[in-house]
Amino acid sequence: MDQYESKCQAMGCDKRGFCSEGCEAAAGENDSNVEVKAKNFTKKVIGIVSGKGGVGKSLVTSTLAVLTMRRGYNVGILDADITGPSIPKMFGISNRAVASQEGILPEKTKNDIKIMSINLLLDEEDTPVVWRGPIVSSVVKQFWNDVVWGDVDYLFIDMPPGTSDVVLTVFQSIPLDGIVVVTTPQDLVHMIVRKAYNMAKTMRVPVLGIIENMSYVKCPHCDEEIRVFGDSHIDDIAAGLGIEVLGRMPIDPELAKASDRGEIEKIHKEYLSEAINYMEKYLKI
Ligand SMILES: Nc1ncnc2c1ncn2[C@@H]1O[C@H](COP(=O)(O)OP(=O)(O)OP(=O)(O)O)[C@@H](O)[C@H]1O
Repeated sequence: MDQYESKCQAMGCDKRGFCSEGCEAAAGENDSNVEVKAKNFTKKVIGIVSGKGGVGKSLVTSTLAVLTMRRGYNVGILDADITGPSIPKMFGISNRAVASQEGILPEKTKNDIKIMSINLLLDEEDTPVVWRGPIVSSVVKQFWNDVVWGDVDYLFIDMPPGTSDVVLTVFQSIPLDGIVVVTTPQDLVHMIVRKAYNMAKTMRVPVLGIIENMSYVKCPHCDEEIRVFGDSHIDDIAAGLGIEVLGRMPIDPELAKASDRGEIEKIHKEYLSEAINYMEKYLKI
């Protein structure tokens, strides 16, 4: 039993520190005491952010992770979206994470992508997480500090949506090498991307670029690209901010089905391969 678990247990809690009550003090103490494992081996850390919810940030995170893994890298995903975790489901993982002497062990997907998410620690995956910001933030810190990530070339962080204080704390808690902003082609995109961009700038984290999700739907009969959400302004926005457009993903029912079935690793589409090319070039490991 590690130091953290024993503190929790001493407080009559069996949640290994991932609880909403009682162990907050232990969580705070824990930050400074436990040996930091992750940083020793994790080479590049990339945050996937979105200025607002529901734009497909988790699907983009999973797709980037799968494509990167296929290029032969060791890959991990830290699901920092504590109140809406969807990464384990996309990979069909329902095991509970376990603790070892060294720390919490991440779960592995069929292709060895390492995953840590609050859903791997809850008794039931549909238990809602109704914790306040500071507790959510301390859990994210633990996912970085106390998880035995081992040797990871690229760690993708599925950030909480929006630009709230929780997102700020994640920026502060994890040494990000860069962020990718995910958007959809809608009217408010300019403002939303700018907010995410400004947040990263304030925190001195490089913005690697923008990915536009749900850019279009391909007509199954004639291959025409239909712009369901209107015209894209992503090129102008990126040019205005001096950042790259890293890729565009269409609305693809096969992607939705695969993510619902936990089979995202089976998808062999290369929508975001340009984003990986850029990442490899910009963030050499
Ligand atoms: N390009 C796409 N094609 C088809 N389905 C998609 C696409 N992008 C996202 N979806 C579907 O939309 C739903 C929401 O996606 P996802 O969970 O990735 O959004 P999110 O931005 O992470 O949400 P939140 O902000 O609430 O965390 C999922 O069911 C996902 O499969």
